[in-house]
Order: sequence, then C-alpha cells, then structure tokens
Amino acid sequence: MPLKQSIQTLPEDRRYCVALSGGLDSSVLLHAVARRCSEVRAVHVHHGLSPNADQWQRHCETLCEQLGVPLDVVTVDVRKDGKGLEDAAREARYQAFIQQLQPDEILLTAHHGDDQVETLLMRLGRGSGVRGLAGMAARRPLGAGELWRPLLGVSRSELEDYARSHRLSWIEDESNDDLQFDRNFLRHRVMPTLRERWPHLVDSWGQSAALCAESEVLLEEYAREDLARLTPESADPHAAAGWVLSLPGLQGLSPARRHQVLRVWFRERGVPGLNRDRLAEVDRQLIDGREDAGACVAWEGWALRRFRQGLYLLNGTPLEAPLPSQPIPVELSGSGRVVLPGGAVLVFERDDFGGNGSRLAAGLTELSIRWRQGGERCQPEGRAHSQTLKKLLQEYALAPWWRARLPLIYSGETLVAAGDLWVCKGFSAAPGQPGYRLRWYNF
Ligand SMILES: Nc1ncnc2c1ncn2[C@@H]1O[C@H](COP(=O)(O)OP(=O)(O)OP(=O)(O)O)[C@@H](O)[C@H]1O
Repeated sequence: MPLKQSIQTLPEDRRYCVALSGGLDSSVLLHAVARRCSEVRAVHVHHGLSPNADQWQRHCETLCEQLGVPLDVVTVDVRKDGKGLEDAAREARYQAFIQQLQPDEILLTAHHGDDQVETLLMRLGRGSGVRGLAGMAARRPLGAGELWRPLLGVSRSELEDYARSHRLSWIEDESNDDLQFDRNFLRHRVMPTLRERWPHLVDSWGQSAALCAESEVLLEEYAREDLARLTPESADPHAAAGWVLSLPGLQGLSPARRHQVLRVWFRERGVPGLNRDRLAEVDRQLIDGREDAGACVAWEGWALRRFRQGLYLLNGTPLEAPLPSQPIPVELSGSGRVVLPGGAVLVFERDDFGGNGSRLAAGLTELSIRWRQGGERCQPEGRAHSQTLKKLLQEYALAPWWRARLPLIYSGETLVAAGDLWVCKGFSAAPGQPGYRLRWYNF
C-alpha cells in the first residue's frame, strides 16, 4: 500500500505519540503524521548504549522543532538481567512508552512491510505456529492507550523515496550493519535476493500474515468458549478458580482443539507456553490413560498435574520450598496469620460466637505447626473412630501434591487440627464459646 494511503487511514481526531528513534523509518512517519493530524507529539528513548546516542537525541530535537511537534526525551537504564542487550533495550523502551502514554493516546511506531517479512522469516526459523506467523499486530492495547503500526503495508524503499523527496535527514544505526544479528543478516543477505525474484513480497507476505492473524482470532474465540465450558462448576477450595480444567471435558476434545485450549489457558494465566512435543507429552501422561499420582509435566517453574476429574496448572515454587524439620511455634492473641514455607498462609480468625463450620477452641496451649511425618492418626470432630491421616486426606480429596504441605496444628504433642480441613475431636469450640476459624491459603 502506498505510504500516503496508509497515513490516511489514521483518524484525524485522535491523539498520537510517535515513537521517534531518529532513524529513517520513524523520521518519515513523524513527518507524514504531523502533516495530516493536529494532535501529535513525539517520544524519543535515550538508551545510552550507542556512542552516537546524544547525536540521535539532537536529531530528534531538530526534526521536532522544524515540524512544530513537542518532543519528550526519556532516558532509560537498560538492565541486562541475563537477557541479550537488544532484548533488554527493547524491554526498557516499552516500559518507557507505557509510562508515557496518556489514556486513549495512540503510540505510533514505524515498523514497515520489510520489518514484517523479516519477522515472519525469523518466526519460521523458530518453528512458530499461526499466532507467530501473524507477525506484528497492526494494532494492540499498550498501557493506558494503544500501539498502532500504520506502515506495516509500506516497503522500506517507499520510505526512502519519501525521505528523499521531502529532503529529510536521519541517523543511520551503526548496529544495523552487524551481520551477527539475525535480523541484519536477513535484511542485508536474504531480503535483496527475495525481493529481486518476488518484487511484491511485502504485499503478499503481509497478506499471509493478516490471514494468519484472522485465523488466530477465530481460534482464540473457540478456545475461550471451550475454556468457559471446561471450568468446573464446583470449585475445589484448595485450587484457585481458573487453575483447574475438567479432565473429561479435555478428553472429549480433538488433540488439536485441546492444544489450542491449553495454549490460551497458559496465556491467560501468564504462564509460558509449551511446544508441540511437550503438548503431546501432556496428552500421553495426563489426558489419555489412567490416573497416575506421580504424573507431572513441568516447565519453567510451572507444572501440570492430574487429580480425579481435573487437570491442574500449578506454580511449582510453593510446592518445592523445603519444609522445616522443627515445629513452628504459634502465639495467638486475637486473629493472626502464619506465613508457611513457599508463601502459603494459615489464618487464625478469632470467632467467639460460632455458627456453621468447626472452630478450633481458644485457650489451647503450646500451639505449633508441623508437617506429616507418616503414621499420624486422629479423629475428626463428629466421627466415631480415629483413622490414619493418609486415609483421611484421601477421603477429604486433598490433591496429592498438597498433602505433604498441609499444616498440622499441634497443642503440645497432640494433633488438634489439620489445616482448614478438620478440627480433631475434643479440640473444637462449642457454639457460643470462643474459638478460631482456620483458613489455609495454599496458592
Ligand atoms: N530509541 C527509540 N525511541 C523511540 N522510538 C523508538 C526507539 N527505537 C525504536 N523506536 C520505535 O520502534 C520502531 C521499531 O524500531 P526497531 O526496528 O529498532 O525496533 P525492534 O526492536 O526491531 O522492534 P520492536 O520495538 O517492535 O521490538 C521504530 O520505527 C520506532 O518507531
């Protein structure tokens, strides 16, 4: 699409903030947008990485002055934190954009058609699916506003023509020539050959990306409908709502549809995705076949496990934190809370009147929290006989991965309550007598 036409798609009555690096692309974008729209400002992020960084800033200041566009320069502190320098700079840049954006303002970046084709090639190289091959989105929410990329249909050579015909100057990014970076290799070695053979590839590949984007929207719509149906109605109080899906429901879906549901589920929960091989492992270990208490698919601090009718998505960290070998003493005066290893919390809520549900009697001495050692027995209030803890935990249907972490409340050497599952006979508060309601927040 010609540049002029692309700029004309921008509604004139919106407020724009142009992300101005000082390079060719964003200098052209700012020039073209400032001629069409009245509410335009620019933001330049000073990363302080390039020896020419100050020169870039000066170029942005000059250009904005010439165009009568207000400019904000934001200096960021790029922290690598184990990431590559490029990624760290991008993250810092987007944080700065998010902080800058006013409600309803639109950030415009100058990503263009050649960038889109390079992105598609890079994603093919990484084995992406439909979502990745949709390339960069033309529009998406960002902070309090939105991010739009109006030049995605425009080729780099058109931007050069525009810059020349309007006598614009720009700064060349010296790192763009470094062929160590995949993107630069594609730009300098691969794109010229492709363009020579297929001069319209920016249009045709751009179309493929747009078709993939549309398919992805559709697939996500279906997956959201499936997710709503697969969320169990009776919530397990020890599994956070939204972190468990119906196993029979998942089993009833085709593998392709199930994988899409899992992808969207992970994304919604901010959990990193699984590749195809790992999803096939989920099918084998957790969906097909019989329940196996030890079956688990784990990745990057997360885990999927199966129990009864549910598939559970769990954060591994609270489950892996070591448990102390010594009891944790509990001092109670009024309501209180004890933070347990891994970040779980046991709350003692003072309730001196009672009503429904059992309460631990007030006035018990030498209270402490311990964890299962094996062989414990007790008699929940309201039962005729004592039983092993193992049997009781099965009966109370506490998921197996939580059983070792259930806080056991002792008075002296006597077990008086098991988390918030039950209070043992002889230690509960009678109606009207002071007591504590227990609540174990394990997630
Ligand atoms: N220092 C900067 N200050 C303001 N805007 C910038 C800066 N660097 C890049 N941009 C904006 O981002 C667009 C894309 O820049 P570039 O291609 O260098 O980034 P990228 O890292 O490849 O892409 P992305 O930012 O989407 O990850 C530029 O056209 C410009 O609009």
